[in-house]
Amino acid sequence: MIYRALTIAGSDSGGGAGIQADLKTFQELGTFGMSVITALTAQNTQGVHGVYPQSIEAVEAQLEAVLSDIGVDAVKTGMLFNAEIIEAVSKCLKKYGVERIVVDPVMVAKGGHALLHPEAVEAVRKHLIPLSMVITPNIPEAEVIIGEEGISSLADMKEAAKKIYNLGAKNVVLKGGHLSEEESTDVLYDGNEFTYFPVQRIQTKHTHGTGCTFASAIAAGLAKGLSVVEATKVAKEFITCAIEESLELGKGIGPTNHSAYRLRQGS
Ligand SMILES: Nc1ncnc2c1ncn2[C@@H]1O[C@H](COP(=O)(O)OP(=O)(O)OP(=O)(O)O)[C@@H](O)[C@H]1O
Ligand SMILES: Cc1ncc(CO)c(N)n1
Repeated sequence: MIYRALTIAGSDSGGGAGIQADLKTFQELGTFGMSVITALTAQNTQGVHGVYPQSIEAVEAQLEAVLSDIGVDAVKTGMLFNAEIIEAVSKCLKKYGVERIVVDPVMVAKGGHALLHPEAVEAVRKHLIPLSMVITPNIPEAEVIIGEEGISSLADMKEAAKKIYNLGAKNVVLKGGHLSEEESTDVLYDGNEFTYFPVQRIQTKHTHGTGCTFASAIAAGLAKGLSVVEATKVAKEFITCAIEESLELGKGIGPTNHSAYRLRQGS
């Protein structure tokens, strides 16, 4: 059985986040990875040094090429950069009836560089969220989406997850990596109940691309036919292993280790 997974995201020349992180994750989790590149970034462990968005024509042509021929079992979206790209991507995913869509609503890189135009947030709400089977905001992204600041506890996270669910996402995984607590709990809300994914915070500065890696691991699970809860559980194990064995590369925030999960499974 071949499981087809597609990432629609930005390229990270440093290899730790974006398209590169997604393809490595897809491969490690036994899926066939494909990509639609929305923007090039000149990026390393020290930050984003340039962003070069692709034309709408280039984005649409890549999508059409993949979807009209190979098809997909699941899609992950990452950096989409502007409202026009968001609209083109949403339109095409709708046209081909793709349902297993994981939306990582990437907005700002860890170094503070904008990866989404602020005026495109409305397009995320209007076009992308209603299409998503799972959306994986971190806390700052959740605050922008709901237009409220101050998410600072598990109770606040649960409230925010409900509000994002009400915007049309079928499942919300609100990531706790940005809370300053000992434990980093992610909260999954499916409209009925909450599932908690607590993990002891790992002391490392090398967390470049954690969000991309986690979301693409969920997409890989969905491509293989796992439920959202099962896919999130595996993705959590995958990202935890990757952070525990993160790589001291470059002078800044190094990438996580995408091979760690598979090597620990002994396969
Ligand atoms: N230090 C840590 N120890 C353990 N788990 C972590 C740590 N940092 C992040 N995580 C986990 O990694 C996953 C990604 O979360 P995070 O909040 O870092 O994403 P993000 O901010 O969107 O990442 P990115 O900056 O790559 O977009 C989540 O499951 C989160 O709980
Ligand atoms: C291309 C790209 N996508 C997403 C992120 C968020 O980590 C990043 N740093 N770079």
